[in-house]
Amino acid sequence: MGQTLLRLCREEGSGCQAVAAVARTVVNRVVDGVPYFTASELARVPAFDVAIDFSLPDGFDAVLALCRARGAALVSGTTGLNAAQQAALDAAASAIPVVWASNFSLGVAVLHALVERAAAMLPGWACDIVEAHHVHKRDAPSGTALTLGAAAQAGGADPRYASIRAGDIIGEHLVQFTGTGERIELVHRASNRDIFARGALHAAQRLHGRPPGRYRLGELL
Ligand SMILES: NC(=O)C1=CN([C@@H]2O[C@H](COP(=O)(O)OP(=O)(O)OC[C@H]3O[C@@H](n4cnc5c(N)ncnc54)[C@H](OP(=O)(O)O)[C@@H]3O)[C@@H](O)[C@H]2O)C=CC1
Ligand SMILES: O=C(O)C1=N[C@H](C(=O)O)C[C@H](O)C1
Repeated sequence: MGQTLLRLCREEGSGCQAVAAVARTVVNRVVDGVPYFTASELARVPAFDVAIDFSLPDGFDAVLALCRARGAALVSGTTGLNAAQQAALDAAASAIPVVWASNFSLGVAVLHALVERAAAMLPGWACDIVEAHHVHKRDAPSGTALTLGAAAQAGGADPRYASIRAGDIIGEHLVQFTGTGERIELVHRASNRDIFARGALHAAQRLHGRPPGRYRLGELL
């Protein structure tokens, strides 16, 4: 995701300028004019308006602390965060603008609304969420499956989860409602990671300059 974000930032008319990149391991200090830093070097990161975080739960805390220290906004798409990390996001929102979303695609934002509505209209039906991702994905169920599950719960359903890790699948989420003699399937398939990065860049532009607070992606799209 980091490489995708940097490529999209370089596109003419992106409206964003990457001033630094952060990774666990830094081989080349500067790539395409962007300086790279490790988590232990964050104090040297130049001034920035918004940090966009797609890392792993063990990389998240340092980025959040950096944003608080600099008074900068944070857009995070890192999944698998624990309850303490979500609480830290809430606490940071008193000082800086933040948005966290399990999925930055427009289609999944719409799917959340459809799932809640379907769940509310289908009391007593079984709800199953099946997600499929590439073999490198560490967390399961995916962050998106869990937030779709929360939407189903908000509609009164009691979702069950199944995860598939295979090949280079970008990300697929099926929400299935099963009654007696009939079944509804709501499905989103991502075929390109650019959708997530474009959504995050868009959210960053909309978040910049806002007062401190925890924003929902729907408020920024
Ligand atoms: N919300 C959304 O729309 C989406 C969310 N995601 C989520 O984004 C996250 C990243 O996904 P993906 O890009 O596929 O994962 P990758 O493993 O390919 O990339 C993770 C990046 O984070 C860096 N990183 C990891 N740990 C640390 C650390 N402790 N300190 C500093 N840097 C660190 C890695 O550095 P290095 O390269 O040196 O290891 C790497 O650059 C996952 O949580 C995934 O679920 C993914 C796609 C869409
Ligand atoms: O790790 C991924 O790749 C993805 N992670 C997010 C998630 O956990 O839901 C979003 C997307 O499905 C891709």
